Amino acid sequence: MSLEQFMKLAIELAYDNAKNKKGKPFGAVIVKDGEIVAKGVNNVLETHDPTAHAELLAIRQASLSLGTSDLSDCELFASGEPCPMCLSAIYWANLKGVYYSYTAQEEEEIGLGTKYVYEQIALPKEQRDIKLIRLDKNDGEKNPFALWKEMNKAEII
Ligand SMILES: Nc1nc2[nH]cnc2c(=O)[nH]1
Repeated sequence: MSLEQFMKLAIELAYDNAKNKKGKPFGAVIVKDGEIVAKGVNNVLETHDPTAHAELLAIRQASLSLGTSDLSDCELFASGEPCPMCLSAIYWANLKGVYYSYTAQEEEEIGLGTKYVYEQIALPKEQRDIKLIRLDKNDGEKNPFALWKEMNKAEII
């Protein structure tokens, strides 16, 4: 299949998803060596899970079926430009390429934009609408970072 065909499939998934009232109009396909390894659709309405975005669910499915969190040999076809959460997941998964069709501007025009979140992230943390408040560590004998360091001594430089 060509790039255009993979994208056409992602858009069809988005269309059917909205039509069947399963979720918002977003679809995603992950491809490895020219083969589809995962598909995802926005499932927020059905599951009430605010993180159930098409790209995120496709990444989860691909990681599970390939048995690795490293998707550096995979490409993602997303019907719409990824939101900051999915973009982070794309980086965590190390995807080698991302294609999208509907732009952030077009998403914004139908009330599905994520410009606000992108703007919030770019602000210094003190200026964001949702405050990140640091509390003192109360870890007693259970310091998870010290444990991790100890467990991975050989690998940490
Ligand atoms: N790209 C994308 N944008 C969204 N905005 C809200 N939900 C989604 C989604 O599943 N994918």
